[in-house]
Amino acid sequence: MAGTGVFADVLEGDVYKYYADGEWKKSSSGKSVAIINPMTRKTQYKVQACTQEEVNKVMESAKTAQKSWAKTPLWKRAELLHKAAAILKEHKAPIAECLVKEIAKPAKDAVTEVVRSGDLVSYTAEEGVRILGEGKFLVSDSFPGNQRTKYCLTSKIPLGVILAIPPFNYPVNLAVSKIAPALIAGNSLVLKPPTQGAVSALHMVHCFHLAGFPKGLISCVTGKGSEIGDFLTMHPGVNCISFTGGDTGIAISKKAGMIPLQMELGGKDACIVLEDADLDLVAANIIKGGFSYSGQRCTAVKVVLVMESVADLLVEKVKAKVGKLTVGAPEDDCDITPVVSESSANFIEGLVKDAKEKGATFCQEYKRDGNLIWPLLLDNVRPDMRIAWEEPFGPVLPVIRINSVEEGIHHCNASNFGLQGCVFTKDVNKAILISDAMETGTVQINSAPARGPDHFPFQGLKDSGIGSQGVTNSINMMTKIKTTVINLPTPSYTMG
Ligand SMILES: NC(=O)C1=CN([C@@H]2O[C@H](COP(=O)(O)OP(=O)(O)OC[C@H]3O[C@@H](n4cnc5c(N)ncnc54)[C@H](OP(=O)(O)O)[C@@H]3O)[C@@H](O)[C@H]2O)C=CC1
Ligand SMILES: O=C(O)[C@H](O)COP(=O)(O)O
Repeated sequence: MAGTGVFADVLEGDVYKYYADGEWKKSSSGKSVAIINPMTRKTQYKVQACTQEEVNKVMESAKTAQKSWAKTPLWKRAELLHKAAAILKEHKAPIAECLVKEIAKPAKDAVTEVVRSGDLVSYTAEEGVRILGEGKFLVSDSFPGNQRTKYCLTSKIPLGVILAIPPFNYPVNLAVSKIAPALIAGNSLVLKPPTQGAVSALHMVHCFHLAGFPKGLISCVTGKGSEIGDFLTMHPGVNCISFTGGDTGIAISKKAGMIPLQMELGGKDACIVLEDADLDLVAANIIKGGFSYSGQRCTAVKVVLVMESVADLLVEKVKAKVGKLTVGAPEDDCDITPVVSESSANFIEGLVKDAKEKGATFCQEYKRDGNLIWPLLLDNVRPDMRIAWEEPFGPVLPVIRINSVEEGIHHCNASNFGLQGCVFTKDVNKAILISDAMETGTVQINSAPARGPDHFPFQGLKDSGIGSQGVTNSINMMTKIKTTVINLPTPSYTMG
């Protein structure tokens, strides 16, 4: 159970503690932040509201700890990460319980998130050993006008202190996808978890604590992003920010100093369906892509662009499947569970009302109870409707009928987002041309958008982000290049 057994140190009274200097601490603010259970809409947990002074101390410790961590052999760093991964997987049940209560993630998906996170940590340890163990050797006579008098040795070195800020929808997985690459590369890490999801993240951090990482190397400060966010992201002690979330990321990128930024932001992933597509496959992927975790995935299918000639048939198939989705409590492992907050539900309702006023066809009746919104397919959506462009981050999916592939590509590219997209056709040549024309970081052919497997590169164009994630890319991003040049008094050529 959360906050008990090996996790007992994390909780005191009814408030979870924050993690600094290898210890669980109460904030001197004496204030806490409530985490609301999306299902009951009552306070489920409380976390510390950390102060600016506490952030300053954490940054100091992170800087000191990083210096000796960078001198820890790579294989030893990997060993500790493997240990943390095993502990995380061993304690999947209490962590999954927190995910269910804090963010209403369906029970089975919650367990999957923790297991996937353990696997990500292990994979990162292995990948880090491989790619950080290698460097480059260059000789000067490959550049015009030079003799072989210079040997250049290149290796990857840590950046220093990494600030990690994940969003509510994967508070464990999107935290470890930043923590593990940072640590294997010799950095220290300060985590600011999302408020909804903070207790799951604190339990995850405790698994790293149990693995025995040095004091101060990992810290976790809690509090509302709106209150401590700016102080953290503009802190002079931070050498890199890895952020996943919404428009907040755009604001951070304008305020942050001259440091590397990894930003994974929103998306409006389009699903383009051609006349020759296997419509059963498309319908299954639209359900999985559009409605899993109630549409609260950056990679959710957020607009279907289907050729008019097959639209009736596709809408019928999807509608039949939507009717079979179960709606209710995450504890019962329902397909559709309450969205994360009342304000999120209100926002989704605003999009639905706008579509209604402008004449979209409702394939189901719109139904809401608190934060729970029943799955809704909107047909005949037109570009003047907000739902055609904005991401609901909820179980509402618009269908726009198109008369040409170009029209579909045009709609996709007119979006300010460019995260992922997908195209369904049996003609692989056409699929490649469409993929090349779509201005998105990834295009999936004959499957719904998805970030996983977690070692694949994951990136957004335009307002969807800066840089690329995925295990290898994140390790590389959290390092810089250092070169040492050996200058010889006379040219030297290897004779073999
Ligand atoms: N591309 C991707 O990989 C993903 C993108 N997203 C996008 O994220 C959005 C939903 O997630 P959500 O969690 O609501 O996103 P937010 O951008 O609201 O929050 C993300 C994180 O930022 C923190 N935060 C809030 N304000 C600040 C600030 N001023 N400075 C620093 N940090 C701050 C939040 O903390 P707190 O909770 O305390 O406010 C949270 O930890 C959607 O737009 C979605 O598309 C989501 C997942 C993945
Ligand atoms: O944050 C998100 O929504 C994810 O990055 C999506 O991950 P998934 O596609 O593997 O669910």
